[in-house]
Amino acid sequence: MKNLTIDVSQVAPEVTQDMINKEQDNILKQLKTLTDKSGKGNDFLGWLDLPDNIDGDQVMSIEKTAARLRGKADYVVVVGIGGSYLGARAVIDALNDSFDQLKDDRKNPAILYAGQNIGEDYTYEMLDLLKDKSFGVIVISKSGTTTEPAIGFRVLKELLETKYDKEEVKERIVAVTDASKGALRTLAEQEGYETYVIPDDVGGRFSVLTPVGLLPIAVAGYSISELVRGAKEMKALTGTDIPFDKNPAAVYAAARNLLYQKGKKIEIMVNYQPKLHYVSEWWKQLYGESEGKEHKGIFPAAVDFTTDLHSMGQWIQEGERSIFETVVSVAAAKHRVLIPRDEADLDKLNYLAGKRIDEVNKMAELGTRIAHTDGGVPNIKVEIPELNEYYLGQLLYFFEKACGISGYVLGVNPFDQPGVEAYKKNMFALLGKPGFEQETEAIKKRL
Ligand SMILES: O=P(O)(O)OC[C@H]1O[C@](O)(CO)[C@@H](O)[C@@H]1O
Repeated sequence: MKNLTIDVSQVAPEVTQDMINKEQDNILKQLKTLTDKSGKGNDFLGWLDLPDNIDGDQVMSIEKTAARLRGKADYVVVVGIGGSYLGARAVIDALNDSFDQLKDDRKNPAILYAGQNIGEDYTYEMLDLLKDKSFGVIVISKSGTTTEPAIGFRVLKELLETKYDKEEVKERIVAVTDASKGALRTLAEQEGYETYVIPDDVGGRFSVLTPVGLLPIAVAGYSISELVRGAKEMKALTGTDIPFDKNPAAVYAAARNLLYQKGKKIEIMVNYQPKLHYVSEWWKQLYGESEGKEHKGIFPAAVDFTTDLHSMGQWIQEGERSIFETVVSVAAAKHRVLIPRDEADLDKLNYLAGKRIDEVNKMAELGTRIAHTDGGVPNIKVEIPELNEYYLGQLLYFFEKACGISGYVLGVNPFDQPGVEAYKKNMFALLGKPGFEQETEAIKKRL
C-alpha cells in the first residue's frame, strides 16, 4: 500500500541534507514532548489520539444523522468559521466533482457555507436562494459566541422557522459544540436539537477528525471511516518509534524550521489541482494560528498553480527571496482527458495530441519546481498517490503532527491563539456591546 511521501532534496543551497540530519535529535525530542503531552498547551492535545479513539459506534451515529439530513434536504448549510468549517470544506471540495453544485443528478445535498464572513450581500443571497429550497443546517461553534457564525445561524434559523413547524426545524438542525458550556449548547438543549460534542482538549484548527469535520463530510456523501483510517495510518507513520528520516512529519518540521532560520519567512503552499484550494486554506489557519505569536513564525501563504503562475509567478520567480514553497502533489488524476489533434494546428499544440492533460500538468509542476529552485525558492514536495478519503486523512494528520512538532521547535505554544481576540475587542467596543463601555469610550477617542 502506498503512502504520503515527502521530498526535501530541493531545499539546497540554503539547507542541506546534512543540516536536516543534524536536526534529528532536536526534532525527535520535540516529537516526544508532543506525544508525551509534556509541552506547552498540553491540555489541547486530544487531536493526537483521535484516529485511534473514533470507534464504530461514533461513525455509525454520525452516518445516521448524515443520512437523515441527506434524506430531508437538497442543501445543507455548514455554519462555522476558522477551524469550525475549514477542515470539512477542505475534504469536501477535494473530493467533490468540481461542478457538483450545478448538477441536477446530484445524489447528495449541495453543501453551502455560512457564518465564515459577515458579508451582508452574501447572507442576503444565501437566504434568497434557500427561501424556496429544502435545506438543513449544521451549526458548529466550540465557544458558541463567535460573532460571525452566531449571526449566520440566527438568520438561517429564522428562515427555517418561517418554513417549517417546530418539530421539523428540530429535524433539520444539528449543533456541534462544547459538551456542557456555551451559548450554542444552551440553545440546542432548549430547542431540542441533536448535538455532537467538540472535545475540550481539541482546538478548532485540529478538529477535522471530530464531528466538526466528520458530520459535514458524511453529509456530502464521503466515507469518514476511510478518512479516519488514513489518519490512523499516518499516526503510526509519524510515531516516536519511527526513525527520523522515515517520519515525514519530522522531516517536514526540520526542513521548514531550518529554512525559516535562513531567512525564508514565508511558506507558500502550492497545488496543481484547483480542488485542493481549501486544503491550503485549512493549512493556513493550522500553521498561522499555531506559530504566529511572540513576534515569530513563518507566514503561511498559498497559490493555486498553474492558474497563479500567470499572476503571482513573476513575484515568486524574481521577487524578494524570503519565500519557500511546499508543493502538495497528487500522483494520479481520477479521470482521463486526452488532448485532441487539430488539422490546422494554429495553436501549435499537436505535439501534445493524444497526451493526457495530467501529463502536461505534471510537466508544468516539474518545470516550475526546477525554475523556482533555480530562482532561489527552496522547494519541499509532499505527494499523495490519489485524491480519496484515505489519503486526505493521511495528509491532514501529517500536517497536524508536523505543526505540533514545528511549533515546539519554534518555542511557542502551538495550541493557543490569544492574538485573535484583539479585533473582536475593538469590534465589540465599536458596536457598543454591553460590558465593553470603557473600551467603547477609549476607541471612540481614536476615531
Ligand atoms: O468554534 P468557534 O468557537 O466558533 O471558533 C471558531 C474559530 O475561531 C477561533 O477561535 C479564532 O479565530 C479559531 O481558533 C476557531 O477555529
